[in-house]
Amino acid sequence: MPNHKVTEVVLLACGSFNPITNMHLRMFELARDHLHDTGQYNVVKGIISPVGDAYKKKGLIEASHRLEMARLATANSDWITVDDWESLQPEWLETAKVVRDASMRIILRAPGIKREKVTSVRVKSKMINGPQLMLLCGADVLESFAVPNLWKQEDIAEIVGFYGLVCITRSGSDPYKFIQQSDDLWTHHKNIHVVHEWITNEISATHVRRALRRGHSVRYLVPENVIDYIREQRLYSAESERKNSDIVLAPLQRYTRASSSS
Ligand SMILES: Nc1ncnc2c1ncn2[C@@H]1O[C@H](COP(=O)(O)OP(=O)(O)OP(=O)(O)O)[C@@H](O)[C@H]1O
Ligand SMILES: O=C(O)c1ccc[n+]([C@@H]2O[C@H](COP(=O)([O-])O)[C@@H](O)[C@H]2O)c1
Repeated sequence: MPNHKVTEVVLLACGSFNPITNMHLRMFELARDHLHDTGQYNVVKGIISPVGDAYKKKGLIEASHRLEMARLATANSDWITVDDWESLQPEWLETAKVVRDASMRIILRAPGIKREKVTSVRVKSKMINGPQLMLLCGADVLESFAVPNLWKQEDIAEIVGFYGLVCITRSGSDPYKFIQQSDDLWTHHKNIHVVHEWITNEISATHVRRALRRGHSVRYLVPENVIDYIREQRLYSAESERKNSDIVLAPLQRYTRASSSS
């Protein structure tokens, strides 16, 4: 009989999901299997949190459509859900804030928790035995931690040090080396779970949008009901791809521009 404690985990994936692809869904399955195989974790839920409209990324279509596609894609899943909180915010939010908010809501739902006593996630999580939230991402997001002025160092420390990260390899990335070479990440390396995807799959939303613009098939790259929705709503054209393309700013300004300028 194993005598160690099994921690319940909720996986949270943040991103554009423009549109959601089969690989976004695979990420969750890969991460869950990996954590279960350690014998230390039981993944109880997966959450997809699409960014809001204030995220000035080229070709980003309205959050309402991206949310609906994510909902359609997860309709048959018994554990992956979609959270609209981030996408409904008028301003772009740092991922650490999204993680904090989601974690707080998980804590508040735990049995026996009195709302008025919850002052901070950190304090509360020490008092309850509820699930632990971990951020789920691809290796490109992990590697973006090193882009100057993009992520706040204290946010990285909070996400990796306090919550935990599950990172799926992507071809061309080497998360093990990246963690090894970063003193900040190495400090928390026990909280970073790298999942090696052996069936390399370079589906990306960018490739899907390009195929759609050219009238090519995206069947088996994107769930069927999402393809139907894209067709019905006439999403992803040359015009939608031009959205935000005039914004040539330093990375961090890209995210803060909507709130800081006219
Ligand atoms: N093929 C993939 N392998 C591993 N992780 C992936 C893959 N595709 C997307 N992800 C991860 O999914 C999350 C959401 O990413 P995002 O919506 O930006 O997708 P994307 O396909 O990389 O988009 P785009 O091509 O528009 O940049 C990120 O953590 C990203 O690293
Ligand atoms: O919190 C930050 O500082 C931060 C900096 C850059 C990107 N992010 C988040 O990372 C996610 C992936 O971004 P992208 O541009 O690869 O689609 C998206 O959810 C962003 O909000 C977050």
